[in-house]
Amino acid sequence: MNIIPFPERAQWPALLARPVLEAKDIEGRVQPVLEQVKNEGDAGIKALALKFDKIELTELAFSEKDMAEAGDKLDDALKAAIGVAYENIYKFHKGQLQAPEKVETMPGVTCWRKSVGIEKVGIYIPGGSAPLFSTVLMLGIPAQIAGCKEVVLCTPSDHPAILYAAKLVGVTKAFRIGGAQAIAAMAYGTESVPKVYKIFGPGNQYVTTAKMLISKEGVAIDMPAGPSEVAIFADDTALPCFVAADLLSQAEHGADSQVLLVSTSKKLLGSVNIALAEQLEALPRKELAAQAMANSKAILVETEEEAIEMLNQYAAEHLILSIANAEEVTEKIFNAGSIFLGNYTPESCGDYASGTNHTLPTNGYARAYSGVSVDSFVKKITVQHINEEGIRNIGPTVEAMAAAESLDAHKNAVSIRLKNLL
Ligand SMILES: NC(=O)c1ccc[n+]([C@@H]2O[C@H](COP(=O)([O-])OP(=O)(O)OC[C@H]3O[C@@H](n4cnc5c(N)ncnc54)[C@H](O)[C@@H]3O)[C@@H](O)[C@H]2O)c1
Ligand SMILES: N[C@H](CO)Cc1c[nH]c[nH+]1
Ligand SMILES: [Zn+2]
Repeated sequence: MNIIPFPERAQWPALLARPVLEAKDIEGRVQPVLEQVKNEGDAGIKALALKFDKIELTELAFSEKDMAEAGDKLDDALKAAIGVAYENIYKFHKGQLQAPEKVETMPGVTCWRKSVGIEKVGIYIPGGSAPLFSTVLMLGIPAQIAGCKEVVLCTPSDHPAILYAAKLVGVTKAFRIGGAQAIAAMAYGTESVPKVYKIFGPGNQYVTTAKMLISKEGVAIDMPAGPSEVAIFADDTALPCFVAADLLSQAEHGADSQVLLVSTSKKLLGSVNIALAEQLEALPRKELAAQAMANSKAILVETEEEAIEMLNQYAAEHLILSIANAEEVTEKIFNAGSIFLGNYTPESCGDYASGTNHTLPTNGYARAYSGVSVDSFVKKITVQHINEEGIRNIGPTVEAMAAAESLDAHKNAVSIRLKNLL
């Protein structure tokens, strides 16, 4: 990694910039894909699968039989691992479902919010360069807990673990469709793919841009969850080989992934570089990881405060704090998708099985967005009930405000009740 010593603050924005394609350029490539699916439906999807995925699809949907038999193609050890991950993710997400709390704002006036699962949701499971069946658990489990009635899955991969996990989380329909065309299919609906109300899931820059574009057309999305990234803040208590392994774990996702290492220790940065060279050589995906590493930076800073300021400015999808006072520093982090503390918390555990969700905002969106949770799959509907005592108490307030806004019909809706109290 290129070590950058003590950069001036003015250099930070350029240093921390992600290696993303120009928005205009990628939108120009994705918009025609969306239009083709909108205009041509299933036939358009098949043509795009041939063009981008080099596959000739006769059927878009996976059959009941495909889903039912997927488990037979997996070994027992993998099924057991998926079972453990399922339990942990379910446990962590179950606690997020809040029971409604009734609040009496004044005597006789009661308000509350009820959570309702979004009826029809679409989940995108990446499968271009690796079949991310773990993402099925990350999206399907909160959908299951939220009580979503229809869960449509699209993925470019036909890996049996994706179908096995889909059955486990109760996916209602699954399709072999990838890329921007999958997002368009779920947004507009086609002869075979049902139209949904909200689309979830990570993906490459085409998938993420498609989600952003369809969100302007009235279909909700979870968030921009594009190419993976990790930032690590490490001091001399960190083990260089652990730090290198964590950096490579996200670099191997793709050439457009980015990893960042920040430290106050020059010695640590040098040792991580040695470990990186050794570990990279042994990776089957070393070409992809090496391309991502070429975009990545190791930054030497003067103080812990400076490191924290830089990390908050970067707003990483994943932030690893491999430092002696990790918990204390966590309190000072206000921009990150998910934080991992200490030497024995590799980010991979969050990717697969510790319980937290791995669908997280990238490209600096962690400044304003949270990762996926049960909340993402529910709407909150407010409910209120006012009794006779309540209308007596609140009525004059509403009458006064409505009169001042010159909205007499609003005022009358209260006055007529006050005059007719039993
Ligand atoms: N942020 C998160 O929460 C998170 C989680 C998991 C994965 N990810 C990211 O998801 C991404 C997965 O990417 P992937 O590519 O492996 O799979 P993908 O499923 O996202 O994309 C593959 C699809 O892209 C389309 N495509 C490929 N080249 C194209 C082109 N030139 N023009 C138009 N469409 C094209 C194809 O149709 C293909 O099916 C990675 O970048 C990974 O880092 C992010
Ligand atoms: N690191 C990815 C989120 O950025 C999630 C993932 C799935 N499988 C492996 N990793
Ligand atoms: Zn990962």
